[in-house]
Amino acid sequence: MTGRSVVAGVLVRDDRVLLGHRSPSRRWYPDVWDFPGGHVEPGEDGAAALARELREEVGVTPREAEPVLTVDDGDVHLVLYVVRAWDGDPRDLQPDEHDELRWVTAAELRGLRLAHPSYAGLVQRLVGPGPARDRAAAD
Ligand SMILES: Nc1nc2c([nH]c(=O)n2[C@H]2C[C@H](O)[C@@H](COP(=O)(O)OP(=O)(O)OP(=O)(O)O)O2)c(=O)[nH]1
Repeated sequence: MTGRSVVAGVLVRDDRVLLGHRSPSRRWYPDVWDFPGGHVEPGEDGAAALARELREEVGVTPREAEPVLTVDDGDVHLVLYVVRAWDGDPRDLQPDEHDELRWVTAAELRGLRLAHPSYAGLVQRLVGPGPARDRAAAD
């Protein structure tokens, strides 16, 4: 692991995930959609950093979080956690960082500019229509 250590949370509600649009003025990755999160601080483990970032950015405390994807591009070492249960109502507490929060389906996400292309496959896996549902729809 070489890059800056970052964690982010994929909040899942029904068939949607919570995305944030990074403000155009951001130093890194401006003007793309990503998941709430940020840098791991010295002395923190991933779970503690995730809980702090979600509290600071969207006002929720995760009740359970499970690592689902790692992205390492040499600059950033990012671990994404799926969060299916939390306390608090997600809201944008740092509008200078994310100028919009949006609950999106896997289909809606395809039209958005994402921080990483691998997010599309992840969201499809988490909330997209699976083979079983496709079959049921065809019956
Ligand atoms: N929050 C977040 N950051 C991501 C994602 N994907 C990705 O490559 N990053 C990168 C962008 C940044 O280079 C880095 C940390 O993001 P950040 O700017 O939100 O960090 P932060 O909240 O600690 O804020 P800062 O004060 O350090 O700017 O990780 C993602 O899905 N969510």
